[in-house]
Amino acid sequence: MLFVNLWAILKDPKLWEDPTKFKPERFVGRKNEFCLLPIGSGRRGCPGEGLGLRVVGLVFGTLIQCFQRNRIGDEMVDMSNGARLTLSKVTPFSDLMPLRESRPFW
Ligand code: HEM
Repeated sequence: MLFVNLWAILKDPKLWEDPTKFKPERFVGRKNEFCLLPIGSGRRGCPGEGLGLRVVGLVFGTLIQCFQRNRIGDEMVDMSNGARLTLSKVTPFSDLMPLRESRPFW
């Protein structure tokens, strides 16, 4: 089995300008190059690419359009990365949520 260290590739200053800065526009027009690889590549690349990328845009657009977003408190949300095989937050969003008074409907 082959694991590609995408985290290191995406933070490589030889490939990306200011690799740790949040600059979503850096991805505009770049699709499935070997320095990006969001959906894999080659014969085992993601067959759901077309559907997946359309749905991501649709879901984010709908969320932004339909919901008002506020931070829970005055503090910035801790976005630091944990060290696991897959990328995870050190502090999960669920730890930041106030406990619900009643059970959710599900
Ligand atoms: C934005 C959404 C998606 C992302 C980021 C994503 C990402 C990936 C990645 C990284 C791989 C591994 C590719 C590799 O090993 O080179 C993969 C494989 C796969 N994806 Fe997706 N995927 C997405 C959506 C979908 C959807 C919507 C479907 C099906 C409807 C799908 C079905 C699959 C399948 C079946 C594989 C395994 C392909 C194989 O091993 O031959 N994916 N995907």
